[in-house]
Amino acid sequence: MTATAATQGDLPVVQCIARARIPTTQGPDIFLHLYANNRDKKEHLAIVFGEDIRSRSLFKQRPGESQSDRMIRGAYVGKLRPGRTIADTDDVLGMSLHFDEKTGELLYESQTTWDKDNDTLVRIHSECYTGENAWSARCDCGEQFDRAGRLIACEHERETGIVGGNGHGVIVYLRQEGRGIGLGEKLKAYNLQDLGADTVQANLMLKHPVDARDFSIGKAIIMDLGISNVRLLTNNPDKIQQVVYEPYIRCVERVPMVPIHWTNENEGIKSKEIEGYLRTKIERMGHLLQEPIKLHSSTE
Ligand SMILES: Nc1nc2c(ncn2[C@@H]2O[C@H](COP(=O)(O)OP(=O)(O)OP(=O)(O)O)[C@@H](O)[C@H]2O)c(=O)[nH]1
Ligand SMILES: [Zn+2]
Repeated sequence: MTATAATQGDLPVVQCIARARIPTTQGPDIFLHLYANNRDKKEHLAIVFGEDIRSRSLFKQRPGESQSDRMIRGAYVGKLRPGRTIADTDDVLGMSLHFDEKTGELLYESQTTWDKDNDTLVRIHSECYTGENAWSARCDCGEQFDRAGRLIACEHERETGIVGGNGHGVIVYLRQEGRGIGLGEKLKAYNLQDLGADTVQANLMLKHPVDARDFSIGKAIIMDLGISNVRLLTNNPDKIQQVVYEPYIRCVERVPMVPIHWTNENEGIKSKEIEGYLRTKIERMGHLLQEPIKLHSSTE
């Protein structure tokens, strides 16, 4: 696995294996990047808004490869269209990429590549099968995932005035289900919560740490994408701490993710479980969410 510019000291080595354009139901195209790394066997992802945010490990020239190989793995500039034969030049859009002759690394040019010093809206999101695919009202992960996409795509969010990414940004999607304990153990944690434990106690009762996640792969992915000034979408102070990696990654702004139901009574997730979950994250995990936290609804 080739080292990337991101491998500084203790960071894992990440390699973008493939990138593909995904036309979305929400409007913008996104570019889905699949990563391998030298720490775990998981397929971590980056959901990239903006064709010009370029993975250095994907675009780096590889010995003996053809232009067609590059297009097939997604290392192309501009748009793919039938009959195109050269990955590094899109002659319809008049765009070309250039590379360091010795190392084959992509050379930064403002016409074709996102500037690493641009403040970039980023969410480091941990996989939550239940919240993202099973309509769960136990957590706000699914809502946060959707909202992060909307915020990155828009200029600013009307309801809150939050400045969006205006079509540029990244959701780093880490396969760290259950705050790193996996889906099976998280389901057991849910049963313990139905028996009265909170989300912190349940992990501890299952002999897991409160939070078993490690964001270093996320850091390496952010650096591989040539981003250094991050506007981080999170309420989690620990995540901010783990993402900052001076001088390579700076958190220039923490962008809050206030539950939608707190700002709009008729929208978002409303349940006794999520109130307990959010309260525990605030009171026991230090999450930066202000009031209002509603007390447990009267019906216990
Ligand atoms: N063990 C455990 N994990 C949970 C529970 N509810 C949600 N999760 C996991 O918690 C993680 C939530 O991750 P994120 O939403 O990315 O991050 P966060 O730490 O909540 O902080 P934010 O960035 O503010 O959202 C996911 O891995 C979920 O699967 C729970 O009750 N127990
Ligand atoms: Zn969740």
